[in-house]
Formats: sequence, structure tokens, C-alpha cells
Amino acid sequence: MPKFAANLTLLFNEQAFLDRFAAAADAGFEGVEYLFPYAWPAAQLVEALQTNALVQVLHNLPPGDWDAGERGIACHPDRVGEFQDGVGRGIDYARALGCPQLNCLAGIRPEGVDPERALATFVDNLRFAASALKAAGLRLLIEPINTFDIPGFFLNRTEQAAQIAAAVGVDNLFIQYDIYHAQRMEGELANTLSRYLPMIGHMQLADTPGRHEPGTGEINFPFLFRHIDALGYTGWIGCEYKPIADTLSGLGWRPAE
Ligand SMILES: O=C(O)C(=O)CO
Repeated sequence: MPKFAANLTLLFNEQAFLDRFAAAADAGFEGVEYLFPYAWPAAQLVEALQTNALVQVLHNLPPGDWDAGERGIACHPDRVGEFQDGVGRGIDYARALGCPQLNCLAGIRPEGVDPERALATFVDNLRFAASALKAAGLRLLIEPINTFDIPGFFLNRTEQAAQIAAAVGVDNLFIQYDIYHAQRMEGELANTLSRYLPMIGHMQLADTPGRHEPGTGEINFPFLFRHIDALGYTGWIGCEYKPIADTLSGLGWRPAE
């Protein structure tokens, strides 16, 4: 049986970030994930986890300048030193938070960098990161992301991720399979899960269209959860969706009194 984690980047975002831990616990979650811990002292996050009896199941390595539109620098040949420094920072936080795995965002291939060079850079950076994480007892993840949400993102498909993981050739690199991204990019959810499950270290979910909660779009989650169960997946599934009520209220909708 998989375990569901609250993604605090997207859920409970009517509350200040540090208050979302209590909201997640009140909602019944036992695990949380979020994009980046780096804006907060690790001690504050540890307190939020411990106070609410939560475990941290995932966060990302530093992504470069997120506010400037960067979505990872792992495929950027001119940022290798910064990437390696980020690996150390990501490990420091993971150790403090008790987080067992880190996702490495591939990044958007820079203008003028050919795909082969971007791929070679990504593979080398993953090999460096996997070695450093292994020494810390951590797993490294790579996540295919759809090109509608992040045009130009370097990693988009499950088979591509599997080939990259094979090229890196380490035993602590796994795929972060986001059901939402996979549906938008390739479909074939059940068969892909069956084929790649041994390489999948973490899952995330949202429905599409809209990236809202299951049951609001085209994905048959009851079937998919039964399938994931039958495959024997016992890892975490991050609930990484925008509550549809938030979206509707932004459009002027009000719940019935
Ligand atoms: O955008 C996403 O789906 C992510 O999980 C980024 O880490």
C-alpha cells in the first residue's frame, strides 16, 4: 500500500508555509514534501516536522535562480561548480530533516547548448550527485516533467529517464514518476508503471487538465491506485496538486452556504 504525502508547495497555500505542516497533520498526512527547504533555517523545519509528527519524504536539490525562471541547472555545462555546491547544500538539509531522497531537476537546455552536450553534462552531474548522496545514505531522483508547464525542460519521458539512469550506472538513482506529467506527455500510465516500477523511487499525482485533485480530470485514479497496489509499490505518492476550490475561488466562485 503506498503512503500519501502532502506537497506543501501546492497544498494549504492559503496559509504561511510554516503553518502548512500543522494543516497537513490535521488533514491526516504523516509525510510531507515540498520543492525547496533553503529559504528557512533547517532547525525551523525540523521543529515543524517534529511538532506535527511528520516525516520529510522529499525535497529538490537547489534549482539555480528559480525566480528568474531557471528550473534546475543539471544540464547547464557552465554551471557545474554551482551544481556541485548545491548538492552539498541539499545533502546538509536532507540530513537535518531526515529526508531520504532528493530530486535533481534537469533544467531547461540553455540556448546554444546542443542536446548531446546538455545530456553529457546532466549524466556527469547525476553521477557526481549520486556518489555524494550515496555517501550520505540518500537516494537521488530524476523527474520527467511535461513541456506544457515547463517549455524546454530537458527531461520529459519515462523511457528517457530510464536511459539516463542506465548511462549514469549507479544503484541509488531512481525515477520520480509524476502521474500528472506522465499523462500529459505520454499516457500509458498503467503499462509504464508496470514496466518501470523497479526504477521508480517516488511518485506524485495530480489530475489533468488543471493539476487539481484526483477526480477532477481525465485520469482514472481508482483504477490506477488498484494497479499501483497490485504492483506492490509501498513508497510515497506526493499529492502535488492545486486544490480546485482555490482555483474556483480565484474565479469568484463561493462554496454553497
Ligand atoms: O513540478 C513538479 O512536478 C515537481 O515535482 C518539481 O520538483
